Amino acid sequence: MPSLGRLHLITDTRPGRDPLAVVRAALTVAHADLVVQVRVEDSATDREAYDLTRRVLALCTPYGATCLVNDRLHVALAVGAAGGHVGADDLPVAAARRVLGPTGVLGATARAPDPARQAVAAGASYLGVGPCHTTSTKTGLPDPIGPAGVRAVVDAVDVPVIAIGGVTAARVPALRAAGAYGVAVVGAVSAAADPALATAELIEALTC
Ligand SMILES: Cc1ncc(COP(=O)(O)OP(=O)(O)O)c(N)n1
Ligand SMILES: Cc1nc(C(=O)O)sc1CCOP(=O)(O)O
Ligand SMILES: [Mg+2]
Repeated sequence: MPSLGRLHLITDTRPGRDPLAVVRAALTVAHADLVVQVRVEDSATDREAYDLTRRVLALCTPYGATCLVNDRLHVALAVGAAGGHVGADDLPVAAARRVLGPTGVLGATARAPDPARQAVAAGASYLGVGPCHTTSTKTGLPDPIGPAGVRAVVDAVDVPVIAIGGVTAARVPALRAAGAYGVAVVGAVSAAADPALATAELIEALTC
């Protein structure tokens, strides 16, 4: 299996956004370093999720970038995406692993060391860890854990840790110093005036 990309771009499908334009722009800069996680609103239909994922996968494939699907693993399988990401309201990690099979990329959300260890034991290939900083993209999250919270999880597991929540290029160095393998972003790229430039700044921060 190819190594996991370090920049995870999570689609923003809220009204007025153009997720495919943002993915296109990010791919021109990040190429195979990019993982695109297709995340749709809970109110979206499976057909909408399927159609968007097909389009995202078609964009990713020529670049060798990875396409994952948030929550809806049946959509990932139906489209032929590399895998998916699950959290506390989704299939349990062990069940998700059974759905994806032994080779699928499976991300799991973990906010502390013990759940992180359990997720890895159940079959997670990487962990999404946060929220690292405050974010307005998702409501109902616990307080930010900061780089120290990321470090606690990194020290507990042996899979890549992807830091999420309020991540900007300026915040990447501290997260990397805490042991994060990569970062996941919505707003830092999708809300940027120039998504390609924002992607370049994140990649530079992740690879320098
Ligand atoms: C890389 C990454 N980390 C965490 C999450 C959050 O997943 P989850 O807790 O299931 O919340 P939703 O995204 O489903 O609202 C993620 N998607 N990606
Ligand atoms: C979808 C999501 N999950 C999070 C978690 O901590 O589990 S934070 C988050 C939103 C991340 O968006 P932004 O990069 O705009 O802050
Ligand atoms: Mg989820």
